Amino acid sequence: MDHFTLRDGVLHAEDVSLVRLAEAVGTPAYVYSTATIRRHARVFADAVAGLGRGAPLIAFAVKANPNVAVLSLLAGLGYGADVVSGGELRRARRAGIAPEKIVFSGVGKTEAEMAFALEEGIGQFNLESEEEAALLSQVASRMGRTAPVAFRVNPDVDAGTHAKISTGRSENKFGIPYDSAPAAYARVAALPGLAVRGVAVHIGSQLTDLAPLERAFAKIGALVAALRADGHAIAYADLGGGLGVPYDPDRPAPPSPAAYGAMVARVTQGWDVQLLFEPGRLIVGNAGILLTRVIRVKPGASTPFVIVDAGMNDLMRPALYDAWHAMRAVTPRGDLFSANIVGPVCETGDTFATERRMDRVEGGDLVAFLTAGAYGATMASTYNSRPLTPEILVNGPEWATIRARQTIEALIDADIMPQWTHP
Ligand SMILES: Cc1ncc(COP(=O)(O)O)c(C=O)c1O
Ligand SMILES: N[C@@H](CCCC[NH3+])C(=O)O
Repeated sequence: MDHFTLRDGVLHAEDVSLVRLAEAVGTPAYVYSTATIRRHARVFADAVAGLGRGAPLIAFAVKANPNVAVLSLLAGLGYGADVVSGGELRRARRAGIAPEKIVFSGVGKTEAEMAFALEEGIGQFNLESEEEAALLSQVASRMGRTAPVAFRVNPDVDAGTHAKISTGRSENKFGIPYDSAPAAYARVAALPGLAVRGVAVHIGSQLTDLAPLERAFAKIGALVAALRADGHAIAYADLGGGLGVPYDPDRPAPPSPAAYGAMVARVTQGWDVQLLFEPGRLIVGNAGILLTRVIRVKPGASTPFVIVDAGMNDLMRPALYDAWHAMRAVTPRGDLFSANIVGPVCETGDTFATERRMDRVEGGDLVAFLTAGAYGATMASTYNSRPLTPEILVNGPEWATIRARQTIEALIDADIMPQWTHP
């Protein structure tokens, strides 16, 4: 969080005072640091530079932060995109990401999404079932196109992360079973309109240990060799994303990108493929905060409630995964207290932290939830008729609104009173 620092007693995003920003744009608001995004993108690129055949393709996992301004920033640094819907593909293209740098993942690609991605000429479809391969073959043949494909293989490795974001166990919906991969490749290679070019794997998110990744990659290495022996031209291996970021300063930090790069170098030695990576959280997680204001502090049975103007609809991670987000007062008063930090939404799950030792705050104070740049704004909803939160990008002394505050009028106007059609 080195671009979010206390200066003269006020938390700043780069050179911009968060007090001034809150006055200008109101709260709650997501605030991102350009410098942090750039730095993380470079650190990851440096960590994997030189690995594999040719330069690796780093396809940012758009789901982590799909704001077009953020994607444009990454496009300028040479990043591609990992998309999981036609909507994300449109965002990546709008941000100027070249189609050949786009990978399409996800278990539920529809026929329309496949046709759109083929029209755009994306670099790779990561197929997650033979059923999907059959449909893509039909769509591509009909359009007179050839779809470059890889199978996402499920290595049945426990990523050791939260069950709701683990993707590489056999019971998870993702990928094709490892043991049946050679037979699946053989069948798919015979289908028209598909060009088999690689393998893909992604075992989960917020991984704090490299060992499961290394086990998964080793299995993929063995599969690459087996597929080549079967005559497939495997030229690409997509190693997914998943490297965790530090949320809680009191917990051991996840492995560094450099340690991850060294592990990948070791395990992929001799594969002779171009490598693809799909980092999301690592690039943007610590580049964003959620700026919110304390509405009031309410006494509790034993612990006071700090009620802030951001709710679970703005930042879902604590309610969904019991995720831990550090919280800081924007203008710390210098002492601490213990509190439950909650939002205004009418659910007990609208709780950001319980029994949290935190900066003492009072009604009207500004606070920031840290590490909110990934899976924050993008997972927001309008539950309780709370308009979507604006997003602000800071760049040195400057800032820009990159998503305007939604008005309640716009939210209501999106509803349509029925105009019944008669049979
Ligand atoms: C296919 C795929 N690639 C990449 C990612 C990005 O993961 P992370 O943000 O943990 O790097 C995800 C999310 O878990 C994913 O499902
Ligand atoms: N949304 C999750 C991560 C899921 C990653 C997508 N496969 C989170 O906030 O941690």
